[in-house]
Amino acid sequence: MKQLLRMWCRRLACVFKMPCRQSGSTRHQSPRLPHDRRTILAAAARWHHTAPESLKCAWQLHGDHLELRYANTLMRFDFVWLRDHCRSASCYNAKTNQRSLDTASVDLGIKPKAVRVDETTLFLTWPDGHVTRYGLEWLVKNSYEGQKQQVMHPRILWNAEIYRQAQVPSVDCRSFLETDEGLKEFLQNFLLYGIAFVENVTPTKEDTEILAERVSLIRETIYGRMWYFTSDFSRGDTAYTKLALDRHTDTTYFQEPCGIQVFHCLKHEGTGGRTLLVDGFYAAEQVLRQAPDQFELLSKVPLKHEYVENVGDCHNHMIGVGPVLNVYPWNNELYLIRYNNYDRAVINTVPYDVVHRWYAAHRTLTAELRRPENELWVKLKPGKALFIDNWRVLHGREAFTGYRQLCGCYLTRDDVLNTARLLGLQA
Ligand SMILES: C[N+](C)(C)CCCC[C@H](N)C(=O)O
Ligand SMILES: O=C(O)CCC(=O)C(=O)O
Ligand SMILES: [Fe+2]
Repeated sequence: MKQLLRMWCRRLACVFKMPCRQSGSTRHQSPRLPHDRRTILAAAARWHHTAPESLKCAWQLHGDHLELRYANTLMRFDFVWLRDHCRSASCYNAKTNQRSLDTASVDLGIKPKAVRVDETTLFLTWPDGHVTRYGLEWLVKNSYEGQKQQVMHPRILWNAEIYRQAQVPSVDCRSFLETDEGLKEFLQNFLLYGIAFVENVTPTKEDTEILAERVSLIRETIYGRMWYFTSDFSRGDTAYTKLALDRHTDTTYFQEPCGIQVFHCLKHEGTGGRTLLVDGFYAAEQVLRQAPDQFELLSKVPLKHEYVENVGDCHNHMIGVGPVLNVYPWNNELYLIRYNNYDRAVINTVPYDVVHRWYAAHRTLTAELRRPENELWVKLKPGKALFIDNWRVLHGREAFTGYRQLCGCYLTRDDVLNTARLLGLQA
């Protein structure tokens, strides 16, 4: 055994000295490891630099990972990860952008036999002789540490004043339908603010459908594909009345709430009926600032929302489960708010003491959502279609009188983001 170790040490020492220069001054202690591995790595755990004069890149091999410093980012890569993401022709099909490597065939104890870094590229040689190369820029972009520093979805959080000051223009229907620039401008506004308007739309259901299809696939639901609605109580929901509706997001009772809601008011002869819009992420951000523990609770406690309908021929029972605030765990970035006090179901997913703290947190969020300065009121008119990010922006409406007809649809979020990415936007 001892002899084997000595041999290993010699091999490692030689492998690691060869291509890269060592820096004597930046020696780091190797992490705690089982006895034999520690001995082996005593020789390996040193910083190596691409060139003595340019210290742009340095790397160090540890017992179970590779540490790499490049472009001011300190990254740590698991060896299996490094083998799994190999972009060589036999591991990755560049035509389809799909992995060909069978990850299950990678030894979970795998370690590179040799490591080398030049100005632009990391080279790893595996025990079977296979060579993996990674561009250093690619690693920065794709490492956990690199991701952590970025946001997935750049946004501008707003209250009424911020939104008005921004003077976000509505896009003309023609340019939206006929030019990529028009569509791109619309989508950019939509991604940044979570709402966007199209003007000069012919006020029919068919024309609204054409708009929707320019951006995405329409998500057919229990309400149909394209829907019309008036205050005729044709469905068992308050939306189909003349009553006011407090701010909420829709379809919280779906396991995946609809991504986008399109509204186009085709007719209103009467008073009231203005639409209320509130940036849920702006409000949540205020909660995070004031009471981070409440923000966390809202992002951890799972809740049910439910839609039970028995009106006429419509019989539905939908249940969706998830927290009010949904965040990406690696950077705490919000991506979905599920907020509908009408459709919130019985809370039976948490014990009483957590429930009480949850109510307090919900109250803090509600107070933020209800601040008058956060409310954007608009009157929807025939010809002006509104797209709402239903994962972010809450909507509501004022009570109204007279005949009012709205048409619209839900869109699948993936397909909206797909369109945006194809136009070169970060989505
Ligand atoms: C939009 N449209 C009228 C079709 C449906 C309304 C659904 C209303 C429901 N309470 C929810 O918030 O999901
Ligand atoms: O009538 C409105 O303006 C909106 C009603 C509503 O919340 C909905 O249909 O989702
Ligand atoms: Fe709604």
